[in-house]
Amino acid sequence: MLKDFEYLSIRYKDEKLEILDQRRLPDIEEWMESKTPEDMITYIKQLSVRGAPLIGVAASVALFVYVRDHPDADRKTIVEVSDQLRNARPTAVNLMNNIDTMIQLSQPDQDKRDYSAEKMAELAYSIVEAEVEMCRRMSEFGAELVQQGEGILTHCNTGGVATPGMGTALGVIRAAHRAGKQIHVYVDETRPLLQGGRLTTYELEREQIPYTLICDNMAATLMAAGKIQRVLVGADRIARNGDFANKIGTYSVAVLAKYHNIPFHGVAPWSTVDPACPSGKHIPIEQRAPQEVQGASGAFGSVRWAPKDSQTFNPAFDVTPNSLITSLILDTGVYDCQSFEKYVEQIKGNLS
Ligand SMILES: CSC[C@H]1O[C@H](OP(=O)(O)O)[C@H](O)[C@@H]1O
Repeated sequence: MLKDFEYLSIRYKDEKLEILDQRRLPDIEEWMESKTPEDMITYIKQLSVRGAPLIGVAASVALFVYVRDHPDADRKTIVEVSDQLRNARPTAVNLMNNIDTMIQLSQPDQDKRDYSAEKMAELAYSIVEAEVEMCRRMSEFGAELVQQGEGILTHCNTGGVATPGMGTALGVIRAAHRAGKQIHVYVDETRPLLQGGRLTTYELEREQIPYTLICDNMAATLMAAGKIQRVLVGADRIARNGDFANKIGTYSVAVLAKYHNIPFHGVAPWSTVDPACPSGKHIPIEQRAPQEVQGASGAFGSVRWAPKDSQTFNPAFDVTPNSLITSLILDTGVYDCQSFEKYVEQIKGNLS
């Protein structure tokens, strides 16, 4: 039914769906099977599976696995299961877009009760392949903008760990490196969950791409010293006016880049664009658990520096307004943010 596939952080082989537990990286590479929708929902909520494109792909394949294993499930039950997967995290719109595709395009004929597992397998595989191809295209578009010898700052993790492909912002960095542009990457750690310090360094080490790891509060001084010539970040949801939500801390990097006249780009597949969302003000921002801010685990072991009942603020994302964005680099091209709205209609038309 579903063809086998294997990428850096997700694989489907011998009818088993497995994910690489991103909480354990870079020290431990541990694969975990997802047997049920509940398994996948747990993995997404705890960020074993993370990264907007990967979340959408993983949930889509998990929905196929459910339909495959429940041939007698009726339409109502399958839609309920798809809703549970769809609601696993609220900000990354790839999740909703992909689940909606699976449900809408596998609608059985009116006289049939159930969804075809074969059709679901076909759709899930096409979603995976599309994300891989979108990563390749946006990476190439972005790499053309990168100049020889640039210092590039990136935030969070947007690579092969966060997508079933070469990545979004980190895909651009990969493509520029492979094209021989001798770039140097500045990786900020990305508090509180350290996706940059743990995952982006893990990926750059694997490909021997030169980088410097920095704390989040060091970006400004590097910009002032002229070390950063470009900023490349991912996105979790792009509104039709070009504002986008991305990992918390992105907005502050965008403000710093504007102040220092440094090009700042959001890099994402079309599956991250939400044409129904008018502006960044309308993007739901996930609030996460206090303990993620109250302590950390890693090089210094697991340590808590604030009491369990201490007041915390822990939004997983923030919104960068289009006024701070030099351009959006998508798999369909590079777009000036000030007039992104008019491109949305054009792209929708071309893709339909
Ligand atoms: C290509 S991943 C896009 C996006 O997802 C990440 O969020 P999280 O680690 O919470 O899943 C981050 O915002 C990346 O930029």
